[in-house]
Amino acid sequence: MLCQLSSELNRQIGLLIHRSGKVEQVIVGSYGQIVIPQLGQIRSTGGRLRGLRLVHTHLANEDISDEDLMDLLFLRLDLLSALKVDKNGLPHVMQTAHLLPESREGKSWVFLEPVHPANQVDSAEELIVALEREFAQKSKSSVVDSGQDRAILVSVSTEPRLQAEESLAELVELAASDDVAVLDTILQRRQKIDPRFILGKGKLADIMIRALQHDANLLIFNQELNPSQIRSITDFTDLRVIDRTQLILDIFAHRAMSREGKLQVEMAQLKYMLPRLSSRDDALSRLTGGIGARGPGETKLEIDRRRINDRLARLGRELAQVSRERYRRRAKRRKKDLPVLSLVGYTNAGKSTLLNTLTNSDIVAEDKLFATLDPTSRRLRFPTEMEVIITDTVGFIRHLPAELVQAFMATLEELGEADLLIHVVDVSNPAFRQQMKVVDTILRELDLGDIPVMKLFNKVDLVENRGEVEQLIGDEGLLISALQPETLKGFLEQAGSLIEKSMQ
Ligand SMILES: Nc1nc2c(ncn2[C@@H]2O[C@H](COP(=O)(O)OP(=O)(O)OP(=O)(O)O)[C@@H](O)[C@H]2O)c(=O)[nH]1
Ligand SMILES: [Mg+2]
Repeated sequence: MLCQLSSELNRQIGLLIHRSGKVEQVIVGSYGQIVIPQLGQIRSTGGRLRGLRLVHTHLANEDISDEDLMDLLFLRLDLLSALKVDKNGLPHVMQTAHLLPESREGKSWVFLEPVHPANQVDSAEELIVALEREFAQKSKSSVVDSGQDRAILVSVSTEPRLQAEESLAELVELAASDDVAVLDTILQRRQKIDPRFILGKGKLADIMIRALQHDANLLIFNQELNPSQIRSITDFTDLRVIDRTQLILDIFAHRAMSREGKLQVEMAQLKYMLPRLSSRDDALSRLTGGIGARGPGETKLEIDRRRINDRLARLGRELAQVSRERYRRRAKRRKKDLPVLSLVGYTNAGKSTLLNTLTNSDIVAEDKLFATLDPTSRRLRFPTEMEVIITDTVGFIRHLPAELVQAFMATLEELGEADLLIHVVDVSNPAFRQQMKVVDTILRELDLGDIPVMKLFNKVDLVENRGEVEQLIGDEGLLISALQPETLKGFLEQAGSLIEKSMQ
C-alpha cells in the first residue's frame, strides 16, 4: 500500500516505526527525497539507538543515498530501509542499512542483502535487540563509573601542528583533572574556523559516529564557543557541548576551598554565563546537566540577567570584605617584617610539592591541574637561620579565561609584596618553554616586573637526558627535583643571598 500510494502521489513516503511496531510518523516527501522532522520528543527507549526505524520509498530505482545514511547516523535510527517501487506501483526490492558498534574499513554502517519485501523473513525487532546489545558491550568495557562524564575532546586549530597537539594534550589533562573520562580526541587543523559549527559537517559527522560508538555524552571544545555555536553543535550532534573555559571554571568550582576562593569562582562562572543568557533556550538548559552547572547552576533556568547582576554585586561586596580581612592578616605578618618568597609557575609545575619539601608541610599536591587554588603561606628557616614566609599560589595556564584572571586578581595581587618570586618550571614537560612564556606574560600583566625572579627547573628526575637539559638551561636557573631534598641545597644558598641583598 505504501508503494502504491507513493507511486500515485509521485512522492516518496516514509514511515517512522517504533520498536513496538507502532507507526510514529508518516512523512510525505518529494519525488527525490523526504525530510525527517525534528525528532526531539519521540526519543523514548533510552538506548543508544533512537528506537525508531525508517522505511521509505524510492521511486527512481535509486539505492540508499548518502543523505539517507546521514539520517541513519544523525538520528541514530535503528534501521533505515529504502523500498524501491516499480512502474506499476509495486514493491520491487528493499535495501536496509544499520549502524555498526565498531567501524569496519572506515565505515560505521553496513548494508543488509537486498530482498524482495515478500521474501523478507528476518525480524527487524530481533536484529535491533542484537545491535543494542552489541553497542552496550562495546562501550561497557570502558565505563568506569556511570556517574562520570564521558567525553570526546575536539580541537580545531589554526596553529602549527606541534603547538596544536600540545594544546590538545593539555585539554586532556584538564578533563582528567575534572574527573571526565576522555574517550577520544580529535584534532583538526584548518585555515579558517567555521563560524557556525567550528568544523566542517563531515568532520562533525565523524565525531557523531565516534560518540555513538564510545557511548560519549559530552563534547569538549578546545576553543571558546559562543552561545549560537554551542546551540548549533548541540542540535546537530545531540550531545552536551562545553568549551575549555567552562571546563576550567568547573575545575575551579570543584577545588575552591576557602570562602574567598568560592566567591571568586562563583563570580567568574556568573560572568561567563551572563552574556550567554541572551539566547535563553535549550542551549542553556542543556548546560545544567553536569559540567558548567556546579556552583551557581541549579536555579539557572529561572535566573534572569537582573538576578545575576544582583548576585554579582553582592558577591563583589562580600569579596571586598574578605579581602579586607586578608589585608589585615597580611599587615600583621608584615609587622614581623619577615621577607616573603612567592612560588609562581604553570599549573602542575610542582610548586606545592616544593613548598612541602622545603617546610615539611603536607599541603595538597597532586598530579592534577589546578590542585592549588587558595594561597597558602608557611614559614621557612634557611640554613643561615634566616626566616622567611613562603607562599604558594594558584598555577597559571595559557588562555586563562578572562573571567578568572579578574576573579583571582585579588589573590595574585599579594604577589606584589613578595621580595623574591620563585618561578617553578616543569622541565620534563615538552612544552615547558611555552609555559614559561605564559607565566612571564602574566607576571608582566600583574605589574610584577620589578621583583627579582629566580627560575627553578623542576622534575629533573624525570628528564632522560640530563646533560642535554643542563646545556639547554645554562645559567638561566637551577635544576632541581622537588621530591629530592638533596637537590635543593643550591637553591637555598642562592635564594638566601638574594633575599639578604634585597633586604639591605
Ligand atoms: N617526578 C617528579 N614529580 C614531581 C616533582 N615535583 C612535583 N612532582 C609531581 O607533580 C605533580 C604536581 O605537583 P604540585 O606540587 O601539585 O604542582 P603545583 O605546581 O602545585 O600545581 P597546581 O597547584 O595545580 O598549580 C604531583 O603529582 C607531584 O608529585 C619532581 O621534582 N619530580
Ligand atoms: Mg599547587
